[in-house]
Amino acid sequence: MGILLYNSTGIKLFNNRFLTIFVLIKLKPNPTSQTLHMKIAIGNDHAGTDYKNTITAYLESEGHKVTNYGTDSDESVDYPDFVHPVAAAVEAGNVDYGIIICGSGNGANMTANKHQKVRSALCWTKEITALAREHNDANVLSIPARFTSEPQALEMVKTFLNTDFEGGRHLRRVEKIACS
Ligand SMILES: O=C(CO)[C@H](O)[C@H](O)COP(=O)(O)O
Repeated sequence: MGILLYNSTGIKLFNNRFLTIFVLIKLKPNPTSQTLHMKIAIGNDHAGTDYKNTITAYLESEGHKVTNYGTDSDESVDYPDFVHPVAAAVEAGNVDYGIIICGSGNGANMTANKHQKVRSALCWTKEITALAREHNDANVLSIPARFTSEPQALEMVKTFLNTDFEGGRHLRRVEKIACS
């Protein structure tokens, strides 16, 4: 079966089955570009405000939807107030992933991991970040703003969002993490 193409004056241009195949391929939705647009919750204390802004600008430029639960100021705040909402959004399934930022990454990480369905990973290199996804199926990335550079933090975010869980033996272990 072929396809007829006409220009604006109605002159027949093509009647070609190869063109049909080409047009159908072009019209087929690209599943990769659809799944790449993720919903991400982000939260930070005063130590992470600049990093949050940089990371959010990057994520939005990539087409992701970012919900900001962090402070937007450098004035001293308490990180649990800004991390629990991120973890709750992940736990409720309202977002695909969470990103949390404080000075060392530890307080934010401890807070997020109080939520049953959250597996938050404190990461400081892209290799550890990749393992957090591949082996631990982490759904929250905790970034230590005072111990990583902004380029390193961005590299970790990219790695986190683009690395898949390997499953297999790691799934069995991840399923044993929950204690209730
Ligand atoms: O890393 C953090 C928690 O794990 C905090 O960002 C850090 O404790 C804040 O410290 P300060 O009040 O001295 O700015």
